This record gives sequence, C-alpha cells and structure tokens, in this order.
Amino acid sequence: MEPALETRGLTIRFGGHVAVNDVSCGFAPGTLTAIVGPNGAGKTTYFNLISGQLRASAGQVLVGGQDITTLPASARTRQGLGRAFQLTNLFPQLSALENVRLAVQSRAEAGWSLFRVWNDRRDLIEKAEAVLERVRLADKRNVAPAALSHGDQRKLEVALLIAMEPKVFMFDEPTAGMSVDEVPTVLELINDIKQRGDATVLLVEHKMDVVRSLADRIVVLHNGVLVADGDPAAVIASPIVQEAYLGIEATR
Ligand SMILES: Nc1ncnc2c1ncn2[C@@H]1O[C@H](COP(=O)(O)OP(=O)(O)OP(=O)(O)O)[C@@H](O)[C@H]1O
Repeated sequence: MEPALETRGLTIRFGGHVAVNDVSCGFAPGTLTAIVGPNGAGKTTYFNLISGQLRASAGQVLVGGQDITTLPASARTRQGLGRAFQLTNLFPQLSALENVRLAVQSRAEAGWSLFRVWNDRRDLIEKAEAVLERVRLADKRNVAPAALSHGDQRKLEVALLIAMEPKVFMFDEPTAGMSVDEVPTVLELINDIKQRGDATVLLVEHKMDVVRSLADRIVVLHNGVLVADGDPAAVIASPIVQEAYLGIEATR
C-alpha cells in the first residue's frame, strides 16, 4: 500500500549541526506511529520539516505520493497534513464552538465545494457541534478558549484538527503539562481517530506507557538519525531505547 506520508533522505543542517540526518520513512494509512528519542534527538525538527515550519536542506516529503517539499505550511495543510494547533492560533474572543466552526468552514472551502450543502451556516454549526460532542466538549461550547481548563484546551486542539479532516494527524507531546486525570481522555481521543477510517497518526511522545498503549509501530531518532523502527515491544526492548530512556547500559 502506498504510504500516506513518506520522507526520503530528509535532512536539515543548522550551521554545522545536522539535526535531522537522512531520514527515510513511510507511514501507512490506518496506522499510529510513535516517534521517540532522547531530548534533542530531532523529533520536533522532523515534525517541522514535514509540516513545513522548516525547509529541508536535502531530501523530500511526499503526501499520497505527491512531492510537497517546496510547499509552504498552509499548502501542506490543504494536501491533508494536519498538525495539532497551539491555542495561540485560535481566536481568543470567540467561543469554542465558533473556533471549531471556522475550522470546519476552512475545510469546506479547501474542498472545492462552494455549493456543498454544509456551506450553509446552520450546517457548519451542526458539524462543529458534532465535533465538540466527539471530543466531549459539548457542554463548553460557549466558553472562550482561555477560560477552559488546560485539559479542555488540549481537547479543543484535537477538535480543530478533526474538523480539518486531515489524512495525516500529527501530535507533538499531546499530554505534556496535563494532570494525571486529564491524560486518559486525550489518549482516548487519539485512539478514536486511529480506530475510525484510514487516518495516519504520528505521535511524538516521551511517556513510554502512552506509546505502548497507542502505537502500532515505533520509530526511534537519535542524534537526528533513524536508529530503530518496528513493532513496539521489540523496539522498547532494544538496547538503544533501554539506554536512552531507562539509563540501562546497552549490552552488545
Ligand atoms: N532553529 C534551530 N536552530 C538551531 N538549532 C536547532 C533549531 N531547532 C532545533 N535545533 C537543534 O536541533 C536538535 C534537535 O532538536 P529537536 O527540538 O528537534 O529535538 P527533540 O527530539 O524534539 O527534543 P525534545 O524531546 O527535547 O523536544 C537540537 O540539538 C536543537 O538544539
């Protein structure tokens, strides 16, 4: 099956430092891949290269077989790459519902569907309400983002991503800074995205228990290089992960 997303020889140099070094990797539809590695391994930089926040020094990014390497971030979004929004990108004065409605609307407009039935405002709102229901924020529909709890803000970020209907969902440490009781809901939402349809999910995550519970596959970056890739149990047991995460000296 053709990968939904693929990087070929993806590389970026900052001065003399190679932060992502010749990373070739394909991500199949309907799978969730966790990208792990120690601090400074290049995980966020790899995400930035895929989503277009950074331009590669060498290599390619392909979505559905199409080369998007030279496209700006906004055009990549239209190609189906969805990265979780930071709340700073939202309209703080608007309600949660209105923010999701705008995301639904931008998706509708991107789909060449000028006359599609839910271009009508009522339909856009119904669709936005359904998304809020799905992320369990329906009761907060009239609340502004800044007034939401931290956990609810992360749910709203997921709602915006769902509203954009991307082919590829990218989450960079989605549970960072959350209280222990807020974590399961966000993990359930990500799992729900994975279960429905053929979405491709990429997840940068430090917490190994989260990775173990969600991932079909783990890719390990170390000093910008892809050093392990495969089944979660096997990768977690590998010396490189044991050493990087558990401080156990690798036995060779
Ligand atoms: N814009 C930049 N200019 C210079 N160096 C950078 C830049 N962005 C990242 N780096 C460097 O690239 C390396 C990889 O950083 P990156 O943030 O991608 O790592 P990471 O694996 O996401 O780490 P963490 O788990 O701590 O978030 C680091 O050495 C970092 O200092």
